[in-house]
Amino acid sequence: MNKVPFIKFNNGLKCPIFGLGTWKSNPGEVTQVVKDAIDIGYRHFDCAFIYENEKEIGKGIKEKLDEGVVKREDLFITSKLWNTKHEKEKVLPAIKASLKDLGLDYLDLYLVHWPFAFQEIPGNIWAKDEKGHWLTSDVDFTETWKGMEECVDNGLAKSIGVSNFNTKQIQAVLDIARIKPVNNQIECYPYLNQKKLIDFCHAHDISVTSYGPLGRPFMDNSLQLLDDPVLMQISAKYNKSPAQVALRYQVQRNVIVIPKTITKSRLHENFNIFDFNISTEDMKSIDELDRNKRLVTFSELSKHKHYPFLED
Ligand SMILES: NC(=O)C1=CN([C@@H]2O[C@H](COP(=O)(O)OP(=O)(O)OC[C@H]3O[C@@H](n4cnc5c(N)ncnc54)[C@H](OP(=O)(O)O)[C@@H]3O)[C@@H](O)[C@H]2O)C=CC1
Ligand SMILES: O=C1CO[C@H](CO)[C@@H](O)[C@@H]1O
Repeated sequence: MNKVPFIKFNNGLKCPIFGLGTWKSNPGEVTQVVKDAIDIGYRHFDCAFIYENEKEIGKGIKEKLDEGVVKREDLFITSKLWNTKHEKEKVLPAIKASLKDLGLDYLDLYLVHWPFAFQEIPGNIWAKDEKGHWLTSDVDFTETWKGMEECVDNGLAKSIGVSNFNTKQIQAVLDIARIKPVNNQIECYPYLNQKKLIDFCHAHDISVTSYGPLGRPFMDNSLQLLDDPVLMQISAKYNKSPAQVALRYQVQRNVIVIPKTITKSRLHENFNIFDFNISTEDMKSIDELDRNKRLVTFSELSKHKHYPFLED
C-alpha cells in the first residue's frame, strides 16, 4: 500500500497530505465509497455540514472502526461551520450537530467554511429568498473565531482553521486569535495556482488545502483542466493520468489535496500518486498554466463586506 506523507500543523497535529472530498457525494452512495476508500488506504476525509451527507459518511467510518480495520486515531476528519452559524454562541451547537451526524467525539479539523455569513432561517440552510438571492448577515468572522476557539477548549476539535479566506482576512484572524488557525482551505488547481496566497499562509505557518484540485470536471466549463495539452504531455511522460499529475503537483508544493470521487477505479487512481516525482522543470510548466480561472466565485456576494475574492 502507498504511504501518504503528513503535513505537520502549527499545533503539532499531523494531517495526511491527501484525503477524500465529499461535496456532491450522494448520500445513497457515500457510505460504500468511504468504506472502499478506507480499504484502499485513505485516512483523511473532508466533510461539511452543508454537504448534507455527514450521517452517511459517519456510517461508513463506523463500520470500518467496528471491523477493526482502522482506529479513530488513524483517521483525520474535517468538517466545516456553515454560514448560517457564524454568531459566537451558535458555533458549539453547530460542531456538536456535525459530530453527532458523523458519529464522532471529536474532529481533527473544524473550518469556518466562508468568511461571509448568512441569516439563519429554519428549514432554509442555503439561506436564499424566493427569488434565489442570498440572505446575508454582517456577523464578523472574528466573532465567529471566538466560537471556534471554544471548540478546541471543549475538546470537540483538535484544530481549527478557515476556508476561502484571503490574506487580509487571515491577518484579521491572526490579530485577535488566542488559538491560531492551522489551515486555509481554498480553491486551487493548475489554472488557479494561488501562489501568493499559499506563500502568505506558509510564511505564517498556516497549511493550505487545495479544493477542486482536478478543476471540478463536473462543471460545464470551456476550460477543462484534465484535457489540457501540457498536462496530458507531462502525464504521458510519467505514465500517469492528467488527474494524477494535477494531484501530485499539489503534494510537491506541500499543499494538502482532497479530490472527490465516488468511482472506485478513481479512488485507486487518485491515491496512486506517491510513487513518482514531477521534475522541477515540469513543475514549472504546470505553474505556468495559471490563468486566474476561479470556478467557485459566489459572485452574487461580491458586494458583501467579507467577500474574499476581490484581492489575494
Ligand atoms: N471549502 C470549500 O468551500 C470547498 C471545498 N470543497 C472540497 O473539496 C473537494 C474536492 O473538490 P471538488 O469540488 O469536489 O472538485 P474536484 O476537482 O475534486 O473534482 C471532482 C470531480 O472530478 C471527478 N473525478 C475524480 N477523480 C477523477 C479522475 N481521476 N479523473 C477524472 N475525473 C475525476 C469526480 O467524478 P466522480 O465522483 O463521478 O468520479 C467529480 O465529478 C470537495 O469534494 C469538497 O470536499 C470543494 C469546493 C468548495
Ligand atoms: O464547499 C462547497 C462546495 O462547493 C460549493 C460551490 O459549488 C460551495 O458552495 C461550497 O463552499
